[in-house]
Amino acid sequence: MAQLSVDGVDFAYPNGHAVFRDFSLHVQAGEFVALLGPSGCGKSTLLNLLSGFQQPQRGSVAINGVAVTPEAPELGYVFQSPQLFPWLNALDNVRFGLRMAKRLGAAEQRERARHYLELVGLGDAAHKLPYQLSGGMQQRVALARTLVMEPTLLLMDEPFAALDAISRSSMNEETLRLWSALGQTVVFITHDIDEAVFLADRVVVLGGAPEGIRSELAIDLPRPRSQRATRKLPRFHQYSSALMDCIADAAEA
Ligand SMILES: Nc1ncnc2c1ncn2[C@@H]1O[C@H](COP(=O)(O)OP(=O)(O)OP(=O)(O)O)[C@@H](O)[C@H]1O
Repeated sequence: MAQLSVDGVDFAYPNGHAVFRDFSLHVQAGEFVALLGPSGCGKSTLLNLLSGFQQPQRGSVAINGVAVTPEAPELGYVFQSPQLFPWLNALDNVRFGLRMAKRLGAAEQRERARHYLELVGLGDAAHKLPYQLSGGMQQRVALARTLVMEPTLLLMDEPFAALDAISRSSMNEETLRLWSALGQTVVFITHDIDEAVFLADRVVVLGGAPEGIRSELAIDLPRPRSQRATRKLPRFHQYSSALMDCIADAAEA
């Protein structure tokens, strides 16, 4: 299990543009946190800090008390674009990271890759090439490729933003199903307020840089959640509209 601590971080780009000043964020082990905020508030910069790709000028970022580096075995990334290798079938795409890390023997790598492909519902597509898969299926392969490395902290940067509404909605349910089965800590960036409310235990709203956290909202909706049942709850709409107001204020400020 991974606990994430960001303490007193200052970060500015080399041109002097300050994105964070004295920024702190703590994510409990197993917690699902969604990050929302107006364009340019620093969501991607924060993800780069959380993954150790960028270093703060002051303060610290740590997983379970250890300073983060991009190679930290706890970390797994899922991006908007699946970025699969077009010449590898689904199974070999999922297996790729295990091969590169020289983890396990070939037969065990295949077995584990198959297990995660099945977990994302693509057991029957193991031998298909990426071009034979829909956008949603490609994103499932990308998810399996990340999960196969068994990360305990998942950083997800608008992973379903490019999908159509129906695929996106089913990927959201899929994400929660996998999260409750595997128990990772998740930081999920999105522009979609309803998606944030549906998924998260807590939604963190960032204000315009370098304001940092403008507001936080604990999402007290029952789990397991389903699109059909959860979105009908009056509290779901109360959370969404509170967040909508908060983001509109942040964008105006
Ligand atoms: N390499 C860079 N040098 C200088 N400024 C940068 C650099 N990268 C990003 N910025 C600026 O830092 C701020 C935060 O950028 P970031 O991409 O983290 O925002 P974001 O919230 O992810 O935006 P969006 O929602 O549009 O993707 C923005 O004002 C951006 O213009």
